[in-house]
Amino acid sequence: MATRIGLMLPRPVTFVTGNAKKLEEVRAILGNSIPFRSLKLDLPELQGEPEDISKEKARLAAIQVNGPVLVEDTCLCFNALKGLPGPYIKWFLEKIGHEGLNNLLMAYEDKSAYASCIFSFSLGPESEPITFVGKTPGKIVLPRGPNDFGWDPIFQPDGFDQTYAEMCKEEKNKISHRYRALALVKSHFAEANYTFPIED
Ligand SMILES: O=c1[nH]c(=O)c2ncn([C@@H]3O[C@H](COP(=O)(O)OP(=O)(O)OP(=O)(O)O)[C@@H](O)[C@H]3O)c2[nH]1
Ligand SMILES: [Mg+2]
Repeated sequence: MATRIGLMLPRPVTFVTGNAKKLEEVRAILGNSIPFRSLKLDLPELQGEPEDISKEKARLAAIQVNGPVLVEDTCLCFNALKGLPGPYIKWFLEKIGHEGLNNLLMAYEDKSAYASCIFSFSLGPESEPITFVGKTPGKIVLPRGPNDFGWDPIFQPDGFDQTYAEMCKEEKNKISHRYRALALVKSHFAEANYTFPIED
């Protein structure tokens, strides 16, 4: 049986993010399944629909890196607010904190929410990025657990009594929005069978 040779990438994949916590989770979830290096760049916080934001981030990153890149944009969406704050969660969190985010839902009985992670992969500056969306449904609660990553203390995934912050990392990484999106990224890489240059 012939072995299918995949597309040879000119350079290894670079995961571009300014967020050390994201990088930590991506490393833990991917393990050795996709070889990548990381680059800390503060990409612009764009506006629009989540998939378009993520794609545009990948385009900008691919230009800077001049090679294959992976980026992700994370949203926290409140159903009562028709998906907001969504991609703007970073600013909401920074300005009004966990208490303010809870207060946004005060007028509503529906506290349900979902966390979503949209990865985009681009082969380089000339390529159209492809996206992979992972979602985890849950609800917004008063903060519980260590406060070391964003809105983890106020998001309790469905089917669990603990918030993301209260869960151990391994447990969060088995059910998280990031894990689910990365499962699709992994399948794509397995299917495409990319080959990478050996790095020294
Ligand atoms: O509690 C959390 N659990 C998570 O799993 C998670 N993932 C992201 N975030 C936060 O949500 C905003 C997304 O904005 P974001 O996607 O633009 O990220 P960022 O600007 O920090 O990094 P990047 O854009 O350079 O990759 C930022 O405030 C992130 O800190 C999380 N908070
Ligand atoms: Mg960002």
